[in-house]
Order: sequence, then C-alpha cells, then structure tokens
Amino acid sequence: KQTLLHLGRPEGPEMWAESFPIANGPRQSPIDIVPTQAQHDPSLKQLKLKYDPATAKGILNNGHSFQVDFTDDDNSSTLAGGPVTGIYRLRQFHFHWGSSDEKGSEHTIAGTKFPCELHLVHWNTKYPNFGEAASKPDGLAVVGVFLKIGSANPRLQKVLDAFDDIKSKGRQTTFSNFDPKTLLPSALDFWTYEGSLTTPPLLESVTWIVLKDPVSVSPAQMAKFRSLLFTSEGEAPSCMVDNFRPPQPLKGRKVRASFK
Ligand SMILES: COc1ccc(/C(C)=C/C(=O)O)cc1
Ligand SMILES: [Zn+2]
Repeated sequence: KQTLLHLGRPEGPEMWAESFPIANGPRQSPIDIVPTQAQHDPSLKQLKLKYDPATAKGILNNGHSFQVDFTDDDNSSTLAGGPVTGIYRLRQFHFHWGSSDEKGSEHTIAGTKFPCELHLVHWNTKYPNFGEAASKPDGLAVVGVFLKIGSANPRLQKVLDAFDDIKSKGRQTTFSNFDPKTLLPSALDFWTYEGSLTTPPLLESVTWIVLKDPVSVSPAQMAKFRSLLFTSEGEAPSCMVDNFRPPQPLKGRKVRASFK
C-alpha cells in the first residue's frame, strides 16, 4: 500500500513544480535579500510612482489572497524610473501574511521574516495588455513593501473595512477612491532583482522592486487579515493564513541597491 507523503498542503508551494515546472526555474521569487551582498548601483533612477485614486475599481477574495484591482486602460496610475525602462501601469495590489506575527512575508531580509508583505503589480505598456506582458521577461514590475508589527496603520483601515464583504473565495465588492501611495513608506529606497510571480503560473516576468523601509500594522489589524477565508461559502471554512511562498534559490542573480 503506497502512502503518499505530501510535503505541506496538497496545493501548497511544495507541490507546484508538478504542474508548473518553472517553479524550479532560474529566476524564481521570492528570495532572501542579504543587504551586505547587494551592490549599490548609482545608475538606478529615482522610483517614480503616480497613482490616481479614481482608478481604484474593486476588491476581490481570489481564494489565495485578496486583491484591489485598478482600471488600467490609460496611464493614470503608473510606475517609471527605478530599474525599469518605459512606463508600467498599475493593475492590482495584494498581500501575503502568516498565521502568526513571526512569519508571513515572501521576501526576507538576511533571514528576517515580516508578518505581512504588500505587492503592487504593474505591467509594461510596450505590450498591449496585462496578460501579454505577464509572459515577457520585462513584462511586469512589482513593488514589495514589508509590514512590521507596531502601531495601527490608519491607511489600511479602508481595505480592512471591506473584508466583511469579501470573506469567502470568489466574493468581490466595489472599491473606489483609494490612493495606494498612502500604503508606502516615506522613503522609496529599494533593492531590485529579476524574478517571477510567486503564485502559479510563476511566470519569470517580474522586475522586483522591494522597498527597504517597512510600514506599520498592529496585531489587531493582522488578526483581521486572518479572518478572511480560503474557502467558498458553503464549504468548511479555512482561515486565509500562510499564503506566502518561501524564498527560492538565487541561482547566481545579483541584487542591486538604490541606496548606500
Ligand atoms: C495570468 O494569470 C496570472 C495569475 C496570477 C498573477 C499574479 C499577479 C501572481 C502573483 O502576484 O504572484 C498574474 C497572472
Ligand atoms: Zn504577491
């Protein structure tokens, strides 16, 4: 009688390579960022983020996180400068978090895990749309922001207040007049490297821009994140926690720093 030993949850990161062999590819994300091994690159430009609150459209529980979607049919909300060439449009932002405050982030800093990590996903306007861009090596740019336990973050409140309407997988509601810039730290110092999506299809199309400075989140606010469900209405409820992929092999990649 063969007993199948599943490493982790059957649909968890340890199983992804079976359906998505790129999971073992040369430029997978996230990674452990080791500041002493990152090289300061003075040629990196200042990060230019321009977000129009009117482009906020909706908020959705997609069964592995929740995301706030933006209208991306013009250049109202864009990223430029930093390590990228050209203009990238904001598509959505989402978070990753843990079942306790000791873990939750995808990127780590010299092994240090944060309780939560925010990802703002942008696509390169040299391509006609997000889906096309997602399959190109320079197609996406994702800004990563660490959240650190501290005082309650009032900028998160509007997002948290929407959770009652998106508790279960597949639930969505309108979400308007929101400026994601308010979720960022005051300094935009960053590390950058070439990587991938961190959930299937794990496409190797992401220029990562991970901000050095965290923003705050309180334990009570983290508890609200953990009240969301992985499961649909009518299914046995399973709390949405530990929706982070662990760091992946660097495989010779260089991480550059925008700061000294
Ligand atoms: C084409 O289907 C896609 C599915 C997920 C994603 C993202 C944005 C994944 C991630 O954030 O790691 C993109 C495309
Ligand atoms: Zn993400």
